[in-house]
Amino acid sequence: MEFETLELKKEGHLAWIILNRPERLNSINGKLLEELQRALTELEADRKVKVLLITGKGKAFCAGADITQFTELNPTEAWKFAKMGREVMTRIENLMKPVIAVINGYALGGGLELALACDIRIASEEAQLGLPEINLGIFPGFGGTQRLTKLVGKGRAVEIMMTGDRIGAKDAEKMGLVNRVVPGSALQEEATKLAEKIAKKSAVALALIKEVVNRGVDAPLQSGLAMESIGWGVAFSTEDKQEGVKAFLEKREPNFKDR
Ligand SMILES: CC(C)(COP(=O)(O)OP(=O)(O)OC[C@H]1O[C@@H](n2cnc3c(N)ncnc32)[C@H](O)[C@@H]1OP(=O)(O)O)[C@@H](O)C(=O)NCCC(=O)NCCSC(=O)CCO
Repeated sequence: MEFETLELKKEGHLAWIILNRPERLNSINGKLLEELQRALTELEADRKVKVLLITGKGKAFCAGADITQFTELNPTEAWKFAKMGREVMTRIENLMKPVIAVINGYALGGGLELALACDIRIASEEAQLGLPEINLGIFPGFGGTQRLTKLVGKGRAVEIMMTGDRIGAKDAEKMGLVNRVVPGSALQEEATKLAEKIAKKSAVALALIKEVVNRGVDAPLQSGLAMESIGWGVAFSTEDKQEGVKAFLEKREPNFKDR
């Protein structure tokens, strides 16, 4: 499948989406959103792909929405663009496979919102994160107001949104905004190692973790706990559960078949 604004690479059980507009710091225009949708449709259907990694080409992960488009958008078109952005981020969040944001540089505005829609964030020491939309007289429109608040708490989130300040990777790690920080030269290798470790697990159990955690975050505790019990029952219906338990009892590594 041909793409203009991103690259889609598959390596064994891993797939990489590499945002590919380095001259514009991988900023997000309508074409990129449309191509992300197409790439996600392909990856969803590919049973061999167990973990998706998203990164950017050049010095940025993604510098947010393409600001050069903003002069042309009337309010209705702006609403439509934000809706398209929201739908892509939500689709990544709901993808039935783990998604890792590999933050190689700037992750600003819609770029940070993209990273927030991923399950795990790993950043290079040089990465800078933030929601600078306030400096444009607007505010985050691809889910940042909600997802950042849930991840780091209201006090920290509103400060980030209201100042528009950029946060270094180490500070982002301290507040739980990224899972871990590694030297830039080791980023790809570390992200691959993490993805390969996860790819060895049962795809069904991984999808169940995503579903129960994501639905539970929005639900009252007792409802989340009930979803967990039901999902646990579903996990017991799989061949992978038979294999996992058998492998433990036979003191060997499990060989999951993702069913
Ligand atoms: C990311 C910054 C801090 C990088 O600064 P610097 O390293 O100095 O690089 P620049 O010369 O500024 O950038 C190179 C080139 O890319 C263009 N560009 C950068 N960001 C964008 C963008 N978001 N949209 C369009 N184009 C962008 C920049 O204009 C340069 O192009 P030239 O033709 O060479 O001039 C810095 O670039 C920065 O602050 N960017 C804006 C970040 C931002 O405000 N993001 C929020 C966007 S709104 C949004 O995301 C809505 C969704 O919630």
